Amino acid sequence: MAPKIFIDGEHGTTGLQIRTRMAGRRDVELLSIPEAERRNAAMREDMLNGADIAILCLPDDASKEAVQMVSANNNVRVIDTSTAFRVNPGWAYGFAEMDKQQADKIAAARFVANPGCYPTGAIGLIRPLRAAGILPDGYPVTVNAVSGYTGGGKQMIAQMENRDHPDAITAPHFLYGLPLTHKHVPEMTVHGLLDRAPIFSPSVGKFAQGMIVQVPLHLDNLAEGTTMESIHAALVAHYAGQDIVSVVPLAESKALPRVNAVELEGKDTMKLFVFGTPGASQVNLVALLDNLGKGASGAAVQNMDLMLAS
Ligand SMILES: NC(=O)C1=CN([C@@H]2O[C@H](COP(=O)(O)OP(=O)(O)OC[C@H]3O[C@@H](n4cnc5c(N)ncnc54)[C@H](OP(=O)(O)O)[C@@H]3O)[C@@H](O)[C@H]2O)C=CC1
Ligand SMILES: CC(=O)N[C@@H](CCC(=O)OP(=O)(O)O)C(=O)O
Repeated sequence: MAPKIFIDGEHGTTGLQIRTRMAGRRDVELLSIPEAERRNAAMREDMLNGADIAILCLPDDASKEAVQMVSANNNVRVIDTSTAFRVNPGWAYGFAEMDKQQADKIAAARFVANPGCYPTGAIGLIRPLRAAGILPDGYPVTVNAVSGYTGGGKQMIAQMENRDHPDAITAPHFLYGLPLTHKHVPEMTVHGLLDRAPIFSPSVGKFAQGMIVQVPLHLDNLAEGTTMESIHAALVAHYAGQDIVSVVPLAESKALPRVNAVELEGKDTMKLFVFGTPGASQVNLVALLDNLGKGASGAAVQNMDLMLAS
């Protein structure tokens, strides 16, 4: 019998994209609730408890409620796409490429926390440098990023696309998270293996899907002898043996006049770049992804497949 999958929040932005990715699959059976009943707690509880894997695409509070609904039922495994459990040690962090052992941890887990979109880029750049001893304790990391507006879910999509919306946003690009307390900072700190919280400055552009995450670094504050080339080599070594996260060759990066935030729209992969001038004292590390691809729905389906294969 095919394993049963229930996407709680299937009519939202992340849920719909997971459904699109699962369309036509015969190896799983999708349980579904009519859109009008999406907030019917009794129906959701039944569906959640009838699933082999429940994928939660809900706000944090609703995710916590859903986990309560299945907590006594060991037959149900959970992938949560919200922020609620990402730094909870009882949950496997769903970034399969972040370490060589992580895919196995996800495969064996009952509870998997899907990473946030910005942290996928930031951790993807930072963690290998911490693991390799290149980024020292106490380094003041900054993370600057731009996301497509679908990152803000149904509400922001309406604000960006509907000029008559009472809170319509007309800016083509805006900064937010201005108090520097964005909910992704703890996740970046913990899974980036940082001993000091990064300064995180997110922004949104007038495009639906895509993301650039930048981590600029001063080489003279890194481990002695660190160069642009040694940082690139550390990233290449860290991501060897898989094809989801790729490290762009230095010669290719050098030839680029610009980075296009929507280049990976619709894809579930991530590209990492090391920019700078050989011999100079600064580098800019850049991650490029689709906020709804490797940043959300693509990663959720990848994690589901790892769990189904175990
Ligand atoms: N969009 C993105 O790029 C990313 C999103 N995420 C996370 O994924 C989760 C879903 O986000 P997203 O898809 O963007 O959000 P949306 O607002 O687009 O969708 C959320 C869905 O959940 C439903 N919902 C809300 N509250 C409840 C409830 N109490 N019970 C049942 N259903 C409920 C909503 O219904 P209704 O229409 O009635 O509000 C809606 O269908 C969030 O935790 C978000 O932080 C993670 C990574 C990236
Ligand atoms: C553009 C935008 O608003 N983005 C969201 C993050 C999207 C994401 O990664 O989702 P999680 O909330 O599940 O972490 C934000 O900044 O809150």
